[in-house]
Formats: sequence, C-alpha cells, structure tokens
Amino acid sequence: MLLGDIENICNSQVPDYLKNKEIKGLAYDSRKVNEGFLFFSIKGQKTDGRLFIKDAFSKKAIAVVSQDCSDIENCIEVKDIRKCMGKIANYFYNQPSKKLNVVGITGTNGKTTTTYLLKEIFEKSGIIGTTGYRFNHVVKKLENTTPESIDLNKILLEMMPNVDYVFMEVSSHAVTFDRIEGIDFKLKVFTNLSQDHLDFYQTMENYAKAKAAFFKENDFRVVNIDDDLGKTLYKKGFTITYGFKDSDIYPLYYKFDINGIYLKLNVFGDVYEIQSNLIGIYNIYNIMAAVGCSVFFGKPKAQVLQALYNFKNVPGRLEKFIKNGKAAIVDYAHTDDAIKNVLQTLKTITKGKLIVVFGAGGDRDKTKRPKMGKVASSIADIIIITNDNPRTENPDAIINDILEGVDKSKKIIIEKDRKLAIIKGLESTSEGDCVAILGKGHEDYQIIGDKKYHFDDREVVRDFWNVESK
Ligand SMILES: CC(=O)N[C@H]1[C@@H](OP(=O)(O)OP(=O)(O)OC[C@H]2O[C@@H](n3ccc(=O)[nH]c3=O)[C@H](O)[C@@H]2O)O[C@H](CO)[C@@H](O)[C@@H]1O[C@H](C)C(=O)N[C@@H](C)C(=O)N[C@H](CCC(=O)O)C(=O)O
Ligand SMILES: Nc1ncnc2c1ncn2[C@@H]1O[C@H](COP(=O)(O)OP(=O)(O)OP(=O)(O)O)[C@@H](O)[C@H]1O
Ligand SMILES: N[C@H](CCC[C@H](N)C(=O)O)C(=O)O
Ligand SMILES: [Mg+2]
Repeated sequence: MLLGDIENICNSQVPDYLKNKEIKGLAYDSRKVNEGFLFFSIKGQKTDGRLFIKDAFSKKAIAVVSQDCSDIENCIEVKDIRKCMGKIANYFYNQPSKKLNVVGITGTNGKTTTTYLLKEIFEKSGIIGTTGYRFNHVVKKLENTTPESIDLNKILLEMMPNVDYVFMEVSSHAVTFDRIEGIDFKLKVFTNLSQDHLDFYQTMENYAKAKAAFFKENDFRVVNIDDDLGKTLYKKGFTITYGFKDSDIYPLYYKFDINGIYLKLNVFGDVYEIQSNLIGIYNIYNIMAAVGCSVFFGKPKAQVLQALYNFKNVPGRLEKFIKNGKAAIVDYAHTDDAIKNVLQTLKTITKGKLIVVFGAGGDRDKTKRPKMGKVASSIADIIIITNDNPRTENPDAIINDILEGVDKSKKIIIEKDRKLAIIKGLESTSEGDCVAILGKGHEDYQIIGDKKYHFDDREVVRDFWNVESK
C-alpha cells in the first residue's frame, strides 16, 4: 500500500513527495513503530500521540497521520483520525472481515458467554473478547475487550486460514472510539442494557446511544426484545427476536439446579429440547442469542443441541467448586444487574446461607457501587466487601461507596485483602451453603495503583479447599 492511497480512503490530501512511498506497517503506539511504518498520532484520554511523533520518526516511521499537521513534517492531515485509521487498517490488511463471517455482539452483559456458546456450535470459528482471542489451539490475551482497529484486522488476518466464523464482543467504547470502523459484520447481536461505564458516558442515555450506534440501517441482527433498547433495534425483515414473549425464539419450559438446565425453546415454531451446564434465567437469554445466530446461518438443529450439551463453561463465569456439600462460585458479575442475576440464581438452588464476596473496580463508574451494595445485600445473607481492582483510587473510598447502598441489618464484613476476604467467606460456610465470589471471574491479576499483581479468585478457592472447579 502506498501513502498516496490514503487520499481516497480518508478523503484527504497527501503531499506529492510522499505519495509513492510504500507503507510497511501501521502503529497507533510509537513503542510499536518499526522502519517504514505509518504512525497515527491520536489524542487519547490520558496523553496525546503528538508527544510521541519524534519517537516514531526516530524509529524510522515513514510518515504520520494526524488531525493537526501544523509544524510536523511528513504528515498527512485527516478530519477524523480514528475512522481513518480503521479504514486504512482494513485496506492494508486486505479486508479480512469481508472474507469471514464476522458476528459482533454488544450489550452490557452476556457478550463473552454468548461468544463462547457460539464457538462451541460453529466448528472452524474464533472468538475475540474480554478473555482474549481464541481459535484452534491459539489463546492470546488482549488489553481490551474489543481491540483497536489495527490489532483487530491483524487478528482477523491471523485467524483467516483457520476459521470461517469470528464471534467478537463489541464494547460501547469500541463503537465510540471507532475501533470497529471498516469491519464488515454479517450479523450483529444485542443482549441487554443496564448500568455500567457511567464514568465515561455520564448518563444512561449517552451509554444507550453508543450501543445503538453499532446498528446501521440494513444490518441483520439478533435482538433481545424484552429489553427496552432492544425493542428500538427491531427492524422488519432484518431481525431475529428472542425473549420470553412475542418473539421468534422463546422458552416454553425450563428447570435448573446446580448441575445445569433443561430448557424447551420455541424456535420459529420448531421445538428445541436443550440440556446445558449453564444455569440461571439470564443464561437462557444467552442460549437464545446463540440459537438465533445459529438459525441465521442455517446451522442444523441437531448440531446446535449437541454443542449446547457438550459445552462446559466460560472461564470465570459461574465456575463451581464443591467441597463436602458446600459450594463456592466464581463469577464475573461487576454490575448491579449482573449481581442481581447471579445471586438470584444461586439463591434458588442454595439450601443454606448465601454469602457474597465482592468489591468494585477503581477508576470506573462510581455510581454503580451503592447499587451493587444494595442489590447484593437484598439477596445474600452475609456480605463480605473487599477490593476488586482499586487501580489509582483509595480502596477505602470505593468500599464506602458500596456501603452506602448496603442493608445494614445484614451481617457485613469488611476485609480489604481479597484473598483473606475469600477465605473468610469459605470459612463461614456449613453444609448446604454457597459463597459467591464476584467481579473478577477469569482475571488472573489485581491492579493496585498502576501495578498489576498476580491474583486469581479461583486459585484461592482451589488452594484453600483443595478441589478443582467443575
Ligand atoms: C478510555 C479508553 O478506552 N482508553 C483506551 C485507549 O487509550 P487512549 O486512546 O485514551 O490512549 P492514551 O493512553 O491517552 O494515549 C494516546 C495515544 O498515545 C499513544 N502513545 C502512548 C504512549 C507512548 O509511549 N507512545 C504512544 O504512541 C497511545 O498508543 C495512544 O494512541 O486506547 C488504548 C489502546 O487501544 C486502550 O488500551 C485504552 O484502554 C484503557 C486501558 C481502558 O481501560 N479502556 C476501557 C475503559 C475499555 O476500553 N473498556 C472496554 C469495555 C470493557 C467491557 O465492559 O467489557 C473495552 O473494550 O475493553
Ligand atoms: N444475559 C445476561 N444478562 C444479565 N447478566 C448476565 C448475562 N449473562 C451474563 N450475565 C452476568 O454478567 C457477568 C458477565 O457476563 P459476560 O462476561 O458474559 O458479559 P460481558 O457482556 O462479556 O461483560 P463485559 O462487558 O465485562 O465484557 C456474568 O458473570 C453474569 O454474572
Ligand atoms: N472490563 C470491564 C469489567 C471490569 C471488571 C472489574 N474487575 C473491574 O476491574 O472493574 C471494565 O473495564 O469495566
Ligand atoms: Mg466480555
């Protein structure tokens, strides 16, 4: 690809002396620049890419793309750098998304779970999301749920020879920051909307707008029609709907215990009898989303049922440990809606006490904290509040925010050391009790200040009880 190609792609002017130079690679981070690379200088939330242009040129970048080229040599000025970067990445990597069936899944909760279900149903498929990207035997971690456009195209290209389908999580940040610009989605999925990320979006209206902006006029979509935002995403002729009523896919019957669910689904008039390890009403929604995608691509019913039966679990979502009739469950619930869903589910299958251990992430939505405290204490019998990833915030302040919503008539324990908090939870169990350890799920780290330390909720349970998860 030549620098001159950018004129058409980004509708901008490229100085004549640059036009015939060949681009060897793309980078939005100066630390990843190599000789001949095109560097995108982006003004971010923390710092400004402008400060690193010198660094990029010292590593022999061929040119820089910026929204402001004043006083910069070898610079191509564009109106919207993030959109332009997505379009260039798509062109440079030869449009990998066009050659694949890429399915984008958005919504506050359920994205990761739905991608994992789909990976089981579709052979020759890969997933991209919160737990990294996976295809064949490749498992690689990612910094964000949805990677930056350059990384995303690179990943799709890497997957291309091995997969036909890619199921990817599309976070609201990815939509807002154009990380998915230029990606050709064959199908889009909407799971649900509830509170999260208001540190960034300020209001639920803004957050909802970001999610809705993912859906364009003629996009085919699978939509949870029980959700208020979902209802607005319905478009005749382009939508498969799921929900508990008035939808193309809906449950006729279900029952579950700690071992799994038996579910009868009506799927466009056909009956799917499903046996799955997943539990909880919210997972019925995730199963329906996955079935909707399967129907869209014409997957045979028998194959879908078999895959749902074979499916084990999503790492860090309802991961179960059982010891002498006591249960510990590690789950990624980090919003009040998710906490409500997982605790209500566990309450229905727990004979004894329900104990919850959780905290809230620092430098993230503060207003969800009292709501998390309120809902957790309205369902659980013992509430143990601890650190999640405090990041640069004072852990005491985060705990105080949670406490504001907590029902003080309940037994409350505050233990900032997460390992000790989990152990206190495990120690307070008798036969028939259940400890729900929430918020960090698959995470194998804890971020305190600017440092990342190794930490894994599952390891703590495994070591203390000397049992493996089921
Ligand atoms: C608010 C946000 O989304 N920030 C993301 C964003 O950073 P940014 O654009 O603000 O970048 P910045 O740090 O200000 O730096 C500006 C520019 O200078 C560049 N730079 C910086 C240093 C240097 O030495 N050289 C250099 O060139 C940076 O690469 C960047 O291009 O772009 C970075 C690169 O892709 C992301 O890693 C970073 O995610 C941070 C870590 C983050 O916490 N993001 C969260 C809020 C997020 O995106 N979450 C969503 C949803 C999660 C979910 O609910 O599942 C997600 O998709 O992960
Ligand atoms: N469909 C759903 N509706 C509501 N809550 C859900 C749903 N599915 C899962 N949850 C809850 O939300 C948590 C996160 O689920 P999952 O990882 O699938 O969601 P996600 O959308 O990928 O989240 P993130 O935005 O953090 O990537 C689960 O651990 C569970 O507690
Ligand atoms: N990926 C999401 C979930 C984080 C989960 C929780 N452990 C936290 O650190 O807040 C986010 O960035 O908001
Ligand atoms: Mg996720």
